Amino acid sequence: MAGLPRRYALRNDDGMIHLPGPFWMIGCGNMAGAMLEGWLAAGLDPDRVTVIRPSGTPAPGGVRTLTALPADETPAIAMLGVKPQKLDDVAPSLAPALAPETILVSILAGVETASLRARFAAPRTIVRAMPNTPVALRKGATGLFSDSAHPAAREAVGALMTALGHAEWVEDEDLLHVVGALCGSGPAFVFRFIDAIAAAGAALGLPPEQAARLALATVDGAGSLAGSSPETPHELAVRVTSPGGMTAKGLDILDDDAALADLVRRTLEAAVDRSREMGAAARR
Ligand SMILES: NC(=O)C1=CN([C@@H]2O[C@H](COP(=O)(O)OP(=O)(O)OC[C@H]3O[C@@H](n4cnc5c(N)ncnc54)[C@H](O)[C@@H]3O)[C@@H](O)[C@H]2O)C=CC1
Ligand SMILES: O=C(O)[C@@H]1CCC=N1
Repeated sequence: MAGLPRRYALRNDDGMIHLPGPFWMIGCGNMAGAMLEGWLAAGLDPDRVTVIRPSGTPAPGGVRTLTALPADETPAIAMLGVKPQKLDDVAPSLAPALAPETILVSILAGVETASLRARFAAPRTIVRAMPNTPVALRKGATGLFSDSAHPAAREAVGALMTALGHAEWVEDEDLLHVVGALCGSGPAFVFRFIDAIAAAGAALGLPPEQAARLALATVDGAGSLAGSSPETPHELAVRVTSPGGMTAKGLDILDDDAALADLVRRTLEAAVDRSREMGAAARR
């Protein structure tokens, strides 16, 4: 991180994440809450963080939690973690509290940089992040986009997100709709698959609770193997599939007429369509 402006410097060489200044989290529900959990586990200094949420329910780790924006400081980083539909509830009071050097990070699905810039005039750097809930375990997958980030700001936000797992930038903002469907919504699709193989196991005779345990352990193990192996998922599937054995017969069903591939493509398409709709709603 040598050479970064002090304002953005984010060192973690001592195992701690040092924020460049106050970090405001506006909204801290399922997604932002998972991010906070991951950051605290990664060694984020809780004293630098303020959670602002209407309920005032205390955030974990002793993080200061307020029901209104702090009046006595300017954030170095402000993260929008509310629902896209709530953007106009928070923008009027938040916009005047941000400085040109504040990095505004938005995790709002679908809501474009132009829509954010129309509401938040001051920040030079706006970064859109599309994370997923496994960030709580620092095993997230996050897509990032910015049309404006100074390289140092880009590096600082990248480091913050990398502390939560895998993070990478996309160069075309439109692709964040796809990243939202694949990474953001993706865990829900995988959780459905876990339920589906558990239900199938139960339908074929296993006690339901045992089927659920075995399904969970299978997906956990397969995901870890795929994540740590140099081989592709396709190659790993070949290793499972004995010629003339039982797996091949099962794959014949999944692969018939590209049944699974088609189902998953239509699933992501539907999510992308909704992301575009939410983006369009925020443009108005
Ligand atoms: N849940 C997920 O897996 C993912 C969610 N996202 C995005 O994250 C954002 C939040 O989604 P969730 O966490 O699922 O929703 P959520 O409903 O769990 O959290 C939203 C939070 O915003 C708070 N809030 C509402 N009005 C507020 C206000 N005026 N000021 C401050 N806080 C306010 C609510 O109290 C709530 O805790 C959305 O924009 C969504 O598109 C992005 C990727 C994945
Ligand atoms: O369902 C949603 O709209 C949010 C964004 C991606 C995951 N959850």
